[in-house]
Amino acid sequence: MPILELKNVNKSYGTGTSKVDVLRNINLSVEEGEFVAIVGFSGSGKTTLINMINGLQFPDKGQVLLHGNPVNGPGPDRGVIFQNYSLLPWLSVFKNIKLSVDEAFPNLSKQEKEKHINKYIKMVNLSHATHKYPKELSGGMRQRVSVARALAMNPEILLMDEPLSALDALTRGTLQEEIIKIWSKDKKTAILITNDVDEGILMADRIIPLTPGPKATLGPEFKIDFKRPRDITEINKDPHYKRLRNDILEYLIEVGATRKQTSDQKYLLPDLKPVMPGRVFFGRKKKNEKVKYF
Ligand SMILES: Nc1ncnc2c1ncn2[C@@H]1O[C@H](COP(=O)(O)OP(=O)(O)OP(=O)(O)O)[C@@H](O)[C@H]1O
Repeated sequence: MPILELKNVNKSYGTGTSKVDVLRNINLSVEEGEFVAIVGFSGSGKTTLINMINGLQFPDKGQVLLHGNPVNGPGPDRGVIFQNYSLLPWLSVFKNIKLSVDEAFPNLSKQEKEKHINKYIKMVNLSHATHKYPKELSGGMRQRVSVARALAMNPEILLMDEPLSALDALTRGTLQEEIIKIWSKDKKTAILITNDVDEGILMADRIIPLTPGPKATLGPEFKIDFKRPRDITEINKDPHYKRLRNDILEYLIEVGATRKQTSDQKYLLPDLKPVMPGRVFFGRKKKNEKVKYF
């Protein structure tokens, strides 16, 4: 049985004339230990999707099932790494992580908890910053705390909502490697929401595109079968990578262009070209904003 299933999930916001159908007919089945990346355009409903898996929001129609049972709220079986760190500013690194550990392991002794928390702080190379406050940390360090906090709960499923998108390319690369290392060691099930095709190719077993909204839905999956551990430099040289990357980009460009023609809404999609080597950012271009290439 899959660990996670979404069956014909629909989700809208608002009512009457202001109703927006965000997600339509979402079907997804994830096996235990799989790493799935969902790649989509800005505003297409990626966070809404992850919130429904986490149990913070509920579908209007359809079902989200964990081990075959409907999700009816958040739980320590699902650890989330958000885009914006979401650390409590008045608590130290240690205490931010402790809050989640207290919830996940209420029966551990004080010493056991301390050992457990310090293990995860060490895992993300932050031992020197254990007693620092979020304002004393760089963006990359804060996101590391977020990663440690989610992992310290030892969740069955790791949910990542664009966890690295606010980071510079170097920190992003390092954290990608760290997440992968930890994932392959613990063999957790992982779902990564990203707007970066290359990030998906580096990290996931499957990439599933989310079409632009409204009524966004999941497109055909792309299997990523490069052997692990993956080396980005090696992968970059592989002709299979170039083909795969182009296929995914072409699909996204095509659905983006089709949606632009058929939607009443103005979709300012970036001009995407399958350029190599390099990284392409999928987002909605704001006025005067340059599309980011990594
Ligand atoms: N609580 C809400 N009420 C009304 N509309 C909402 C609400 N939350 C999200 N939306 C709208 O639903 C759509 C999808 O939002 P969501 O945040 O899920 O997209 P996203 O793909 O995660 O966006 P981004 O890439 O910008 O993070 C957007 O048009 C957004 O404005």
